[in-house]
Amino acid sequence: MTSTARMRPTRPADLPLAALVDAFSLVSVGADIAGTTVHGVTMASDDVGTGELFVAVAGARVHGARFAAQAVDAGAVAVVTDAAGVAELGDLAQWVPVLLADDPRALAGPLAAYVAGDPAQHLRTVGVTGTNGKTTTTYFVDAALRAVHPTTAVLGTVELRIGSQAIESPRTTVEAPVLQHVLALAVERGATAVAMEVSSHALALHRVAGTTFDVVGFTNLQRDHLDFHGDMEGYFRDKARLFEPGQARRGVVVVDDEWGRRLVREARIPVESLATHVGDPAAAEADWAVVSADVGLDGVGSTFTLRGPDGTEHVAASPLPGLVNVSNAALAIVLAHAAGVDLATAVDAVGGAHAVPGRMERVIERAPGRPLGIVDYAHTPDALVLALEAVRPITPGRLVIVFGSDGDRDRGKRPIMGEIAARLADVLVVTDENPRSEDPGEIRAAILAGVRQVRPDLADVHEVSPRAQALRLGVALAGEGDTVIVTGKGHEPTQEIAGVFHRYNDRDVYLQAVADGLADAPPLPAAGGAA
Ligand SMILES: CC(=O)N[C@H]1[C@@H](OP(=O)(O)OP(=O)(O)OC[C@H]2O[C@@H](n3ccc(=O)[nH]c3=O)[C@H](O)[C@@H]2O)O[C@H](CO)[C@@H](O)[C@@H]1O[C@H](C)C(=O)N[C@@H](C)C(=O)N[C@H](CCC(=O)O)C(=O)O
Ligand SMILES: Nc1ncnc2c1ncn2[C@@H]1O[C@H](COP(=O)(O)OP(=O)(O)OP(=O)(O)O)[C@@H](O)[C@H]1O
Repeated sequence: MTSTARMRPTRPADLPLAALVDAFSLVSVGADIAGTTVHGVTMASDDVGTGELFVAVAGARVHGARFAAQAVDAGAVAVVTDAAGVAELGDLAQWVPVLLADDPRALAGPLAAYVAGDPAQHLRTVGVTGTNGKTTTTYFVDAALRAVHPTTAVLGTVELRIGSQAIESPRTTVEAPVLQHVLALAVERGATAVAMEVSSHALALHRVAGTTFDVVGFTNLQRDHLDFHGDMEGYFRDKARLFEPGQARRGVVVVDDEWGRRLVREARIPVESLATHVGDPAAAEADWAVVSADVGLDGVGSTFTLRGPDGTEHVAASPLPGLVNVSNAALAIVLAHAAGVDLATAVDAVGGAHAVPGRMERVIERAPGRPLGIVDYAHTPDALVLALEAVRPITPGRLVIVFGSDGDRDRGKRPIMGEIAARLADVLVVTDENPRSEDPGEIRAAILAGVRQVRPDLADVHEVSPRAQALRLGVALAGEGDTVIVTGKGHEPTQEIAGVFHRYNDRDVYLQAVADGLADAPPLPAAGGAA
């Protein structure tokens, strides 16, 4: 993974540690703080910049204080930690300033923001949360912000991008100090607006503490991550933290599900509601509503009509296929408008947005003799249904899917994904996703068990490993009018097999297949034994 070190401001702060102690009412329990100045904040001993404050938090695995000496060796000048952390530090406290805090994790963001000069104050900030659609909506919002802001930043699962420069993102929402460094660098590079994904983990773990968003959006809430949040109630409560005073100034909430409707009732900041399912009773009550949609009629995305709070109707478009992207596009338009973009400008910019990496991304355009080739990130049964339903209307011929399922993750979904693919696609190439520590053949066998429920004879079903060969077969099997969709890995730049991250990207494989000539297929393997 590319280091986030490159995302530090080039002109770091220079703040007396004593000023931080005063501002945050910290208690000094280590060496004398006089004369110590702070240039930044970090929570990770392997990501320390010179003169930074190391915030040592109790983690799920280990207490960060265990790595304080390592952080100091790497350039940290002081440590902020809790009582358990102080106990862990031992002799280190004799020669390094140590500041005691009740909840260092909750403090890391505000501390980092303070040291970085509160960069969010200089940016128009939009945050997007929800189970699905965060990445897509964030890119759509960025397209609208770019129409009026010459330089923008977009932060999320795919990348950390400022203007035209990007690095891979280590996670959907980076740790609090990293976020503040990135925002400070964005300001330094002239950015005036940022759109970012805010995961539920980030909200639970205070990664966006210290940032007050101008506008926040909620897409939907579906079953996910219950291992972390406990139950749907806990998951909802963590998502709802984004809609608290101090965390955001105003919000836009999609009210297609009951969780969204509840959020509108319970949010303690001003929110606008948006209904995106045509004909849903929620539309009558909602501030904004999608009142008609022509999905896939233009062979690419959809056109739809968005009714505003004053009753005015606006003809808008989603550049990506499927009803879910009508929802994402509508939310992005309303968010961008709430963030100060003129409505007509937001509508135009979202309709003309470029591809979102790995989200219904069209890598091979349909042409004479050539199929349409799409990469999508769908890796849950629900998302797979939506993805296949979205491409069917833009597929005059056969629908070819290349897919697998992750190792070391929910095993129960494997046969379900197989059954869905067999029901909704015409030709199946079952392959590997990220097998991790599991036997890839066993994962494919579990998927094929689901396929057999629908197609006992395994007609038009192939089992191929490795993944690159599977995708090349999928492309070779498809002709004019057909669509190939490869799902599960989206933008991911690596494939994790037995603890090793191999460079791998679905888009690159498509492009290589085109460069080599589309019909250059590997030999046809029989399902039930990988090639
Ligand atoms: C639940 C969760 O998010 N955990 C993350 C968290 O773990 P933790 O705070 O419990 O940390 P820990 O590993 O016990 O270590 C404690 C402290 O010691 C520090 N440390 C640890 C080791 C060391 O050598 N040096 C060091 O300084 C760590 O930086 C940390 O501050 O901090 C760790 C260090 O940054 C992360 O590796 C770890 O991410 C885990 C692996 C993870 O996968 N998180 C996922 C679930 C996540 O956050 N996903 C959401 C998106 C979900 C979605 O919507 O799909 C995301 O925003 O990406
Ligand atoms: N509004 C939506 N409702 C339901 N499903 C959606 C929606 N938008 C996208 N999806 C599906 O979810 C998948 C992931 O979309 P996207 O990356 O935009 O969401 P995300 O919230 O960022 O998810 P992740 O955190 O897993 O990256 C897409 O491939 C698509 O199939």
